[in-house]
Amino acid sequence: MPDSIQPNLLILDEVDSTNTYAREHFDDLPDGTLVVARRQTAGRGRRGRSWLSPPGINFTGSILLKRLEDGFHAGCLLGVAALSLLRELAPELPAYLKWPNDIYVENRKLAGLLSESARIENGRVTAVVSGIGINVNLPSDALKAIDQPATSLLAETNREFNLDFFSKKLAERLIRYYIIYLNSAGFVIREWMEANLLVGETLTLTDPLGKEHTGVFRRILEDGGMLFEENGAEFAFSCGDVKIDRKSVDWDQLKIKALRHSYHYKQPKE
Ligand SMILES: O=C(O)CCCC[C@@H]1SC[C@@H]2NC(=O)N[C@@H]21
Repeated sequence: MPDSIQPNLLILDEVDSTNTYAREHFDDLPDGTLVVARRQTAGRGRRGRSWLSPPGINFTGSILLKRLEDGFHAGCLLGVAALSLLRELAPELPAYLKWPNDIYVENRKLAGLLSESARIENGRVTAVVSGIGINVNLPSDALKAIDQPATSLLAETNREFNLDFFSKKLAERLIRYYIIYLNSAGFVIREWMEANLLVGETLTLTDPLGKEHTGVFRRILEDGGMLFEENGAEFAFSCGDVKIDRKSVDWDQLKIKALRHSYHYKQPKE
Protein backbone atom coordinates (compact mmCIF):
# COMPACT_ATOMS: atom_id res chain seq x y z
CA MET A 1 0.00 0.00 0.00
CA PRO A 2 1.56 3.32 -1.06
CA ASP A 3 0.08 5.15 1.96
CA SER A 4 2.17 3.09 4.35
CA ILE A 5 5.33 5.04 3.43
CA GLN A 6 6.48 7.18 6.34
CA PRO A 7 8.91 10.11 6.26
CA ASN A 8 12.31 8.75 7.17
CA LEU A 9 14.96 11.37 7.77
CA LEU A 10 18.59 10.47 8.31
CA ILE A 11 20.79 13.44 9.26
CA LEU A 12 24.53 12.82 9.03
CA ASP A 13 27.16 15.18 10.39
CA GLU A 14 29.59 14.63 7.57
CA VAL A 15 29.68 12.62 4.38
CA ASP A 16 31.46 12.89 1.03
CA SER A 17 28.21 13.19 -0.94
CA THR A 18 24.67 12.33 0.14
CA ASN A 19 24.05 10.87 -3.34
CA THR A 20 27.03 8.52 -2.93
CA TYR A 21 25.97 7.57 0.61
CA ALA A 22 22.37 6.87 -0.44
CA ARG A 23 23.49 4.72 -3.36
CA GLU A 24 25.92 2.76 -1.19
CA HIS A 25 23.22 2.12 1.44
CA PHE A 26 20.36 1.78 -1.01
CA ASP A 27 19.36 -1.77 0.01
CA ASP A 28 19.45 -1.02 3.76
CA LEU A 29 17.41 2.18 3.78
CA PRO A 30 13.61 2.25 3.43
CA ASP A 31 11.96 3.59 0.29
CA GLY A 32 11.52 7.36 0.55
CA THR A 33 14.38 7.93 3.02
CA LEU A 34 15.86 11.43 2.88
CA VAL A 35 19.58 11.41 3.68
CA VAL A 36 20.79 14.86 4.76
CA ALA A 37 24.34 15.97 5.51
CA ARG A 38 25.32 18.91 7.69
CA ARG A 39 28.58 18.88 5.76
CA GLN A 40 29.46 17.37 2.39
CA THR A 41 33.17 17.06 1.64
CA ALA A 42 32.82 16.12 -2.04
CA GLY A 43 29.40 17.31 -3.21
CA ARG A 44 28.79 16.59 -6.87
CA GLY A 45 26.86 18.57 -9.44
CA ARG A 46 25.68 17.62 -12.93
CA ARG A 47 28.15 17.23 -15.78
CA GLY A 48 31.04 16.41 -13.43
CA ARG A 49 30.96 19.75 -11.62
CA SER A 50 31.49 20.02 -7.88
CA TRP A 51 28.86 21.43 -5.52
CA LEU A 52 29.88 23.97 -2.88
CA SER A 53 28.74 22.81 0.58
CA PRO A 54 30.01 25.03 3.40
CA PRO A 55 29.22 23.31 6.73
CA GLY A 56 25.90 24.09 8.40
CA ILE A 57 24.84 26.76 5.92
CA ASN A 58 22.99 25.14 3.06
CA PHE A 59 20.69 22.16 2.60
CA THR A 60 22.23 19.10 0.98
CA GLY A 61 20.25 15.88 0.83
CA SER A 62 19.25 12.92 -1.32
CA ILE A 63 16.10 10.85 -1.44
CA LEU A 64 15.85 7.17 -2.35
CA LEU A 65 12.94 6.37 -4.62
CA LYS A 66 12.44 2.67 -5.22
CA ARG A 67 9.06 2.54 -6.93
CA LEU A 68 9.32 4.75 -9.97
CA GLU A 69 7.70 4.09 -13.30
CA ASP A 70 10.45 5.99 -15.01
CA GLY A 71 13.76 7.53 -13.88
CA PHE A 72 12.95 11.09 -14.96
CA HIS A 73 10.03 11.13 -12.51
CA ALA A 74 12.57 11.37 -9.65
CA GLY A 75 13.56 14.86 -10.75
CA CYS A 76 9.88 15.84 -11.10
CA LEU A 77 9.08 14.64 -7.60
CA LEU A 78 12.02 16.27 -5.89
CA GLY A 79 11.75 19.48 -7.90
CA VAL A 80 8.04 19.91 -7.23
CA ALA A 81 8.33 19.02 -3.53
CA ALA A 82 11.26 21.40 -2.98
CA LEU A 83 9.55 24.24 -4.83
CA SER A 84 6.35 23.72 -2.87
CA LEU A 85 8.25 23.89 0.41
CA LEU A 86 9.98 27.11 -0.67
CA ARG A 87 6.54 28.53 -1.46
CA GLU A 88 5.35 27.72 2.02
CA LEU A 89 8.44 29.07 3.81
CA ALA A 90 9.01 32.11 1.60
CA PRO A 91 5.75 32.92 -0.23
CA GLU A 92 7.13 36.25 -1.43
CA LEU A 93 9.89 34.54 -3.42
CA PRO A 94 9.25 34.33 -7.20
CA ALA A 95 11.04 30.98 -7.55
CA TYR A 96 10.40 28.66 -10.49
CA LEU A 97 11.70 25.45 -12.05
CA LYS A 98 14.23 25.83 -14.81
CA TRP A 99 14.47 22.81 -17.11
CA PRO A 100 15.73 20.23 -16.57
CA ASN A 101 15.95 20.47 -12.80
CA ASP A 102 17.07 23.66 -11.17
CA ILE A 103 15.23 26.16 -9.02
CA TYR A 104 15.82 29.75 -10.02
CA VAL A 105 14.88 33.26 -8.98
CA GLU A 106 15.09 35.42 -12.13
CA ASN A 107 18.49 34.44 -13.59
CA ARG A 108 19.96 33.35 -10.25
CA LYS A 109 20.32 29.72 -9.28
CA LEU A 110 18.86 28.86 -5.87
CA ALA A 111 18.98 25.06 -6.03
CA GLY A 112 20.37 22.29 -8.21
CA LEU A 113 19.34 18.70 -8.51
CA LEU A 114 21.25 15.55 -9.43
CA SER A 115 19.41 12.27 -10.07
CA GLU A 116 21.35 9.05 -10.45
CA SER A 117 19.92 5.66 -11.34
CA ALA A 118 20.04 2.94 -8.70
CA ARG A 119 18.21 0.13 -10.48
CA ILE A 120 17.53 -0.63 -14.15
CA GLU A 121 14.91 -3.23 -15.15
CA ASN A 122 14.33 -4.22 -18.77
CA GLY A 123 16.16 -1.10 -19.88
CA ARG A 124 14.06 1.19 -17.67
CA VAL A 125 15.30 3.08 -14.61
CA THR A 126 12.94 2.08 -11.79
CA ALA A 127 14.89 3.23 -8.74
CA VAL A 128 16.79 6.47 -8.34
CA VAL A 129 18.78 8.47 -5.84
CA SER A 130 17.87 12.08 -6.32
CA GLY A 131 19.91 14.76 -4.57
CA ILE A 132 19.31 18.44 -4.11
CA GLY A 133 21.46 21.29 -2.91
CA ILE A 134 19.57 24.41 -1.84
CA ASN A 135 21.38 27.62 -0.97
CA VAL A 136 19.68 28.45 2.30
CA ASN A 137 21.76 30.68 4.60
CA LEU A 138 24.62 31.49 2.23
CA PRO A 139 25.40 35.20 2.66
CA SER A 140 25.59 37.53 -0.34
CA ASP A 141 29.39 37.90 -0.26
CA ALA A 142 29.87 34.11 -0.42
CA LEU A 143 27.55 33.91 -3.43
CA LYS A 144 30.08 35.90 -5.44
CA ALA A 145 32.53 32.97 -5.23
CA ILE A 146 30.15 30.78 -7.28
CA ASP A 147 31.03 30.59 -10.98
CA GLN A 148 27.50 31.44 -12.17
CA PRO A 149 24.78 33.85 -10.99
CA ALA A 150 23.51 32.31 -7.76
CA THR A 151 21.32 33.25 -4.86
CA SER A 152 20.16 31.95 -1.48
CA LEU A 153 17.04 32.14 0.64
CA LEU A 154 18.89 34.48 3.01
CA ALA A 155 19.98 36.80 0.19
CA GLU A 156 16.45 36.93 -1.26
CA THR A 157 14.40 37.22 1.93
CA ASN A 158 16.80 38.64 4.53
CA ARG A 159 15.77 35.81 6.83
CA GLU A 160 17.78 32.90 8.22
CA PHE A 161 16.27 29.42 8.18
CA ASN A 162 16.79 26.61 10.68
CA LEU A 163 18.31 23.78 8.66
CA ASP A 164 17.05 20.87 10.80
CA PHE A 165 13.49 22.27 10.60
CA PHE A 166 13.97 22.72 6.85
CA SER A 167 15.10 19.08 6.47
CA LYS A 168 12.17 17.76 8.51
CA LYS A 169 9.68 19.75 6.45
CA LEU A 170 11.26 18.64 3.18
CA ALA A 171 11.21 14.96 4.23
CA GLU A 172 7.48 15.26 5.04
CA ARG A 173 6.71 17.13 1.83
CA LEU A 174 8.62 14.62 -0.27
CA ILE A 175 6.71 11.68 1.17
CA ARG A 176 3.41 13.43 0.55
CA TYR A 177 4.33 13.96 -3.09
CA TYR A 178 5.67 10.41 -3.35
CA ILE A 179 2.33 9.02 -2.15
CA ILE A 180 0.50 11.28 -4.61
CA TYR A 181 2.89 10.05 -7.32
CA LEU A 182 2.26 6.40 -6.51
CA ASN A 183 -1.47 7.01 -6.85
CA SER A 184 -1.24 9.33 -9.84
CA ALA A 185 2.16 9.82 -11.49
CA GLY A 186 0.55 12.11 -14.07
CA PHE A 187 -0.46 14.65 -11.42
CA VAL A 188 3.12 15.15 -10.23
CA ILE A 189 4.47 15.30 -13.79
CA ARG A 190 1.90 17.95 -14.70
CA GLU A 191 2.81 20.01 -11.61
CA TRP A 192 6.45 19.81 -12.69
CA MET A 193 5.63 20.87 -16.26
CA GLU A 194 3.52 23.80 -15.07
CA ALA A 195 6.23 25.08 -12.74
CA ASN A 196 8.75 25.15 -15.63
CA LEU A 197 8.22 28.78 -16.48
CA LEU A 198 10.75 29.32 -19.25
CA VAL A 199 8.60 27.74 -21.96
CA GLY A 200 8.35 30.27 -24.81
CA GLU A 201 11.61 32.05 -23.93
CA THR A 202 14.77 32.37 -26.03
CA LEU A 203 17.53 30.32 -24.46
CA THR A 204 20.99 29.01 -25.15
CA LEU A 205 21.22 25.27 -24.73
CA THR A 206 24.50 23.41 -24.41
CA ASP A 207 23.90 19.85 -25.59
CA PRO A 208 25.61 16.78 -24.05
CA LEU A 209 28.38 17.07 -26.69
CA GLY A 210 29.13 20.62 -25.57
CA LYS A 211 27.60 22.29 -28.66
CA GLU A 212 25.66 25.51 -28.07
CA HIS A 213 22.26 26.15 -29.64
CA THR A 214 20.29 29.38 -29.40
CA GLY A 215 16.55 29.15 -29.93
CA VAL A 216 13.13 29.05 -28.34
CA PHE A 217 12.03 26.57 -25.67
CA ARG A 218 8.78 25.39 -27.30
CA ARG A 219 7.45 22.86 -24.81
CA ILE A 220 8.19 19.98 -22.47
CA LEU A 221 7.76 16.53 -23.99
CA GLU A 222 6.00 13.57 -22.38
CA ASP A 223 9.33 11.91 -21.57
CA GLY A 224 10.59 15.03 -19.75
CA GLY A 225 12.72 16.28 -22.65
CA MET A 226 12.39 19.72 -24.18
CA LEU A 227 11.31 20.68 -27.67
CA PHE A 228 13.60 23.41 -28.91
CA GLU A 229 13.26 25.51 -32.03
CA GLU A 230 16.45 26.66 -33.70
CA ASN A 231 16.41 28.52 -37.04
CA GLY A 232 12.88 27.34 -37.81
CA ALA A 233 13.58 23.64 -37.15
CA GLU A 234 12.47 21.73 -34.05
CA PHE A 235 14.76 19.48 -32.03
CA ALA A 236 14.10 17.31 -28.98
CA PHE A 237 16.68 17.31 -26.19
CA SER A 238 16.51 14.89 -23.29
CA CYS A 239 19.22 16.70 -21.32
CA GLY A 240 21.44 19.74 -21.57
CA ASP A 241 22.37 22.94 -19.83
CA VAL A 242 20.15 25.92 -20.36
CA LYS A 243 21.29 29.51 -20.15
CA ILE A 244 18.73 32.29 -20.07
CA ASP A 245 19.23 35.03 -22.62
CA ARG A 246 19.19 37.95 -20.18
CA LYS A 247 18.26 40.55 -22.77
CA SER A 248 15.31 38.71 -24.28
CA VAL A 249 13.52 37.68 -21.07
CA ASP A 250 11.01 40.10 -19.58
CA TRP A 251 11.98 39.70 -15.92
CA ASP A 252 8.94 41.54 -14.58
CA GLN A 253 6.65 39.20 -16.52
CA LEU A 254 8.57 36.15 -15.34
CA LYS A 255 8.31 37.34 -11.75
CA ILE A 256 4.56 37.88 -12.13
CA LYS A 257 4.20 34.40 -13.66
CA ALA A 258 6.18 32.85 -10.77
CA LEU A 259 4.15 34.65 -8.11
CA ARG A 260 0.87 33.87 -9.87
CA HIS A 261 1.86 30.23 -10.07
CA SER A 262 2.71 30.33 -6.40
CA TYR A 263 -0.66 31.87 -5.43
CA HIS A 264 -2.49 29.18 -7.38
CA TYR A 265 -0.43 26.50 -5.78
CA LYS A 266 -2.21 24.44 -3.16
CA GLN A 267 -0.37 22.44 -0.59
CA PRO A 268 -0.74 18.70 -1.13
CA LYS A 269 -3.34 17.22 1.23
CA GLU A 270 -2.26 15.59 4.49
O1 LIG B 1 23.04 21.82 -10.23
C1 LIG B 1 23.70 20.79 -10.18
O2 LIG B 1 24.72 20.65 -10.87
C2 LIG B 1 23.25 19.69 -9.27
C3 LIG B 1 23.75 19.89 -7.88
C4 LIG B 1 23.31 18.78 -6.93
C5 LIG B 1 23.93 18.94 -5.56
C6 LIG B 1 23.33 18.00 -4.56
S1 LIG B 1 23.82 18.37 -2.92
C7 LIG B 1 23.13 16.88 -2.34
C8 LIG B 1 23.45 15.83 -3.38
N1 LIG B 1 24.76 15.27 -3.12
C9 LIG B 1 25.62 15.55 -4.10
O3 LIG B 1 26.81 15.19 -4.12
N2 LIG B 1 25.02 16.28 -5.04
C10 LIG B 1 23.63 16.53 -4.74
